Amino acid sequence: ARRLPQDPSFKFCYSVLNRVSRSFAIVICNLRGEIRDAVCIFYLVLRALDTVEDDMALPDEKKLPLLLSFHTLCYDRGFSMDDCGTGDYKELMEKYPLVVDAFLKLSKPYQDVIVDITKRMGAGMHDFIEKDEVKTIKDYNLYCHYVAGLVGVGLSNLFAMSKLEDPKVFASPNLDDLSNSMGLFLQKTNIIRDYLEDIMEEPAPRMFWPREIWGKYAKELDEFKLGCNREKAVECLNHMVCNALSHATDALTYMSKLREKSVFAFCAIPQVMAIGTLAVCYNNGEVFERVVKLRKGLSAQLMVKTKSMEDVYRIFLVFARDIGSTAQTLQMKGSDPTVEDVLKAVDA
Ligand SMILES: CC(C)(C)CN1C(=O)[C@@H](CC(=O)N[C@@H](CC(=O)O)C(=O)O)O[C@H](c2cccc3ccccc23)c2cc(Cl)ccc21
Repeated sequence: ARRLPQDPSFKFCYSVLNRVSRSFAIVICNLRGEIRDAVCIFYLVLRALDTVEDDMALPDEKKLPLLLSFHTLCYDRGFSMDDCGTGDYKELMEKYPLVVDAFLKLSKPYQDVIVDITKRMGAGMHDFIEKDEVKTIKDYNLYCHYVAGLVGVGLSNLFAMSKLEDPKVFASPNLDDLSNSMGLFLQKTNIIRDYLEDIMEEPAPRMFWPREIWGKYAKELDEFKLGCNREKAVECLNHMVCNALSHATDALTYMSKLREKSVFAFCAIPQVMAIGTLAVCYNNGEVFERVVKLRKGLSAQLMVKTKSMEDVYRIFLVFARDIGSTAQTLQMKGSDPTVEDVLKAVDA
């Protein structure tokens, strides 16, 4: 069945989308044609999977098989969960049959991409549920690949299928690393920004800061909550920011290949928000006291000012220079941020 403008299933999907991510919903709704519906459903299926992964009340004997089979539920009109997630996410899980109905109205190629990425992501989440911490930077990159890098791979395929972007470029496996970096840049920024929110999580916090990095600055990751460890905490924070910045050049390369305005805005706006967030977090001890966010006015400005690749280069340069100059003064003071990573990002 094709989608009608007043279709109740899509009306529900867009209403949940607008509630769970106000600013990002705007850029999704700006996408042209069928890709708008495909990305809206893709976003909701991923949020539902994320809700299952995050639900600490769900016992492992239920959660593990559900992560592995979640992709098959895109076709299951009877699937719904009345005890999973909170707020808008609880309604998303309860009324999942409406998401399934909308999903089944998408063209088959779009359905196949959404199911494939959901399957691979669910399998990756399953592997990481068993690990109780992220030890190496390799594991850190692998976890972020599963929960965010794969989203980039899926989006590139949707862009190619919609013909809004050149299939020779966006359906090519050569692009996978760049697509992956787009996701890692966003996810690592979220992981850095959300340190306090995550470590205060009840009953058991799930932390993604890799021991290979924080182990150089503390014996236990929760030591950074204590004011007396603030100096070490901030040195670790700066190290984490530089690690995230190492994906900036790939992200810029990916964005420079986009041609369609609405697709470009959809991709570029979260990226400029992320570089801005990294700049606000860099050398900022408040990350260990509250969730540090870009001021509302600045986010709004970034959204309207991100129209072209020149805008993105300029914005990345401003924020990378900001980080670089702070790093320079710290360098004078003998701390050890990996300045060359930052300056490499500036040279992009
Ligand atoms: C984990 C994540 C980074 C993939 C989440 N993710 C994003 O962060 C959203 C942005 C978002 O949700 N922002 C929130 C703010 C916030 O969460 O901090 C908002 O309310 O504005 O963008 C990404 C996203 C957008 C465009 C291109 C991408 C390429 C690779 C990977 C992800 C890409 C996203 C696209 C899709 Cl289809 C699904 C999820 C996401």
